[in-house]
Amino acid sequence: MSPTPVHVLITGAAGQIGYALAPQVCRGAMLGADVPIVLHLLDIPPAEASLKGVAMELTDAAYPLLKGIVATVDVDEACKGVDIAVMVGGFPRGPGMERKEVMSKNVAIYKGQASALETHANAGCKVVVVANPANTNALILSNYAPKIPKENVTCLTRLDHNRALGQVSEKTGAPVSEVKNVIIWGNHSSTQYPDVNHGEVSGMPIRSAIGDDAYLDGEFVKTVQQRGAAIIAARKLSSALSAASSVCDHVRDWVNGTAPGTWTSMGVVSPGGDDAYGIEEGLMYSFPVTCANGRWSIVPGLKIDDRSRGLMDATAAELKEEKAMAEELIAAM
Ligand SMILES: NC(=O)c1ccc[n+]([C@@H]2O[C@H](COP(=O)([O-])OP(=O)(O)OC[C@H]3O[C@@H](n4cnc5c(N)ncnc54)[C@H](O)[C@@H]3O)[C@@H](O)[C@H]2O)c1
Ligand SMILES: O=C(O)C[C@H](O)C(=O)O
Repeated sequence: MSPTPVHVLITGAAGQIGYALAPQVCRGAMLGADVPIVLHLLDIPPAEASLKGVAMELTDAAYPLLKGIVATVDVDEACKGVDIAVMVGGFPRGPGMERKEVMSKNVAIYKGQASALETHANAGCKVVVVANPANTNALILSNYAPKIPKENVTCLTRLDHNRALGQVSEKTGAPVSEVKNVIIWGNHSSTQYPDVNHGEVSGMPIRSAIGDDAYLDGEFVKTVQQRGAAIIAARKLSSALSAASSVCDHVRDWVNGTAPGTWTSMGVVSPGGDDAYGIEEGLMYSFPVTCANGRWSIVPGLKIDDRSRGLMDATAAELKEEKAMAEELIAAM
């Protein structure tokens, strides 16, 4: 077991995702079964009692990997010495709402928490923003924490990526472990583009294995795009266990590296130019990435057909709109 505990922050820790995520982190699902953890749990004063309850349960679970808990409503205390920051704190949308409708509440949170992270987190802290609108919240955090390297601020599109894997598995009957290299391009929203053109199932191209382009270009895309809303309609609550599991996948691959010949999808700040498939520099956009030595790299040289180009640009356009909306909200604060 490595001697030095990794300090993992979960904001919104008294909420649904926090409650699903904390045990997975303490069991090693994020960083490995031999990596000790100190959990930093942050919520707001109205949830303080509930947060204390979560901390009590984590103690009661007697996790061997859990070496300490910092449960607090003080954002500065929560961020002190943090190595991995999972930003879940924020307000979920309800049935019939678009994710960007919670923007006004969540944008203010991310502006505020950016400076606490920048001031108190460890150098090299890796950040993944979960709270919606995830891409735009991450961009705001990055903009207001200029000392945190831009490549260290990401947003969660791994849940969408995993949803796409799951749909291909269901459609083909192949185990999900035999499905790989799907792509989520763009915004974690209904404009996201789930792309199977470079993916494989049991070693075969997905398009050949399924042999139904109308399904892959229609129902498959819609199902992945709308899955969040479908879960809210079914649960009357937004996704939690699948989001928590995907957060662990996102961070594990980022820290420990993606498997050879496999990529994942992460929302990252576009470097612009051809290496970013022409996506405007500075947009927080989901790309196919491989990870090694704690760094992500956008998968180069994928052939993009006209249909894909149109869908990639449409989700980029939404991200530009959200960015402008967020800037207006912040200017008015
Ligand atoms: N990106 C994704 O794939 C994905 C998936 C699922 C949910 N989400 C989003 O994650 C967020 C959390 O979802 P949830 O189901 O856990 O919601 P929830 O309402 O159950 O929990 C949110 C928690 O955040 C806390 N909070 C609010 N403001 C805060 C602040 N300033 N600092 C710290 N904590 C704060 C609340 O008190 C609450 O405990 C929502 O925005 C939801 O839309 C994103
Ligand atoms: O859809 C939501 O609002 C929650 C989350 O973004 C999801 O995709 O499940």
